[in-house]
Amino acid sequence: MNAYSEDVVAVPVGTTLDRFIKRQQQASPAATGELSQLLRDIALAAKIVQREISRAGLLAVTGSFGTENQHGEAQQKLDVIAHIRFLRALRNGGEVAAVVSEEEDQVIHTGNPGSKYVVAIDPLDGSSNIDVNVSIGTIFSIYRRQSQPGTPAVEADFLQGGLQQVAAGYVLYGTSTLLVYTTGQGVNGFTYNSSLGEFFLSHPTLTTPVDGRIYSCNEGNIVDYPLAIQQFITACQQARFTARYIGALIADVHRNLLKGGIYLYPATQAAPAGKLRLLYEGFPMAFLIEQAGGSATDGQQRLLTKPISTLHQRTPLIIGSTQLVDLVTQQNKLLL
Ligand SMILES: O=P(O)(O)OC[C@H]1O[C@](O)(COP(=O)(O)O)[C@@H](O)[C@@H]1O
Ligand SMILES: [Mg+2]
Ligand SMILES: [Mg+2]
Repeated sequence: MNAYSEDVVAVPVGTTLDRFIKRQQQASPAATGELSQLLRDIALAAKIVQREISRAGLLAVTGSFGTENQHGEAQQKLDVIAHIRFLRALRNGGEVAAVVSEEEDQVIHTGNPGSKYVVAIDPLDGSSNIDVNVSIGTIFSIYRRQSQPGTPAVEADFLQGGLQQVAAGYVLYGTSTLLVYTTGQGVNGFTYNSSLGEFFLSHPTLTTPVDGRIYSCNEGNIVDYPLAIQQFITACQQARFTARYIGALIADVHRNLLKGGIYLYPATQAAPAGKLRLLYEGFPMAFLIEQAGGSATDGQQRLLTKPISTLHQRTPLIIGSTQLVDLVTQQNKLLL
């Protein structure tokens, strides 16, 4: 799961993302530069999408695109714009053979069959927040393909399992734009300075508290939640925990990662298999939180070991500080 060598690179705050990537690559004799370039391509797409988002209200790119994705969700214009922008950057960058996106049903071949990486992506996470100017994000997950470079990538390249991710991350378009990622050697965050057009290291070696007093879930669904989850939320309320729910997985997990807490999206009657998608929401966020010292389960098992058989497979998700995630997962298993 570790793309670069074991040596963790100590880099001062304020270092540009480009220099950080270069240092990580130099510290890894096996590195060939392809993953480094791929990470740069993702950062480029994030800058372009950040610009689109920052002027969304002016350019009338808010609202529905008038189409539905394979999940039966109305695609927002910015869902589609972000999808196109990331696809274009990954295609033009030349380091990615194929992409799976929340916004398209099938594997998307990029015309770079010689490349050794494939990328799964949630181009815009928190779509219901777009029109109301609340935080949204992008989630990405990178695999080294199993199929032979030079031949078309296949679905199996995306279904290797969460432990086979070589890198994962998110871009949070919030009060500032933040790129947070891991290559299996801890988690680092970079803040975008749009006037300089650069990401700068602002959150080195992010770690999350083992415990916390924040819970995040859509309490409007609570009657549908498994009994153990209902009991856990009641216990949080009785213990005067703080309830925080932004309605964007990235933003809720990011806040809880920094402050300590737990995000829960269990199975519900409306979504008996869970709402979130394992490949481009569950697995990448689980990889990140574990690299930051936290935990993620589906309510029963460690999420990164959960078998995946389809590209858009859904999953319940419980993620955050280890003591909270372990507690509710143990209770849930007991009551199942
Ligand atoms: O509106 P609900 O049911 O609370 O769901 C909110 C959750 O769904 C999501 O919006 C799903 O992601 P998308 O916006 O990428 O479809 C999560 O970001 C968020 O945590
Ligand atoms: Mg999402
Ligand atoms: Mg999305």
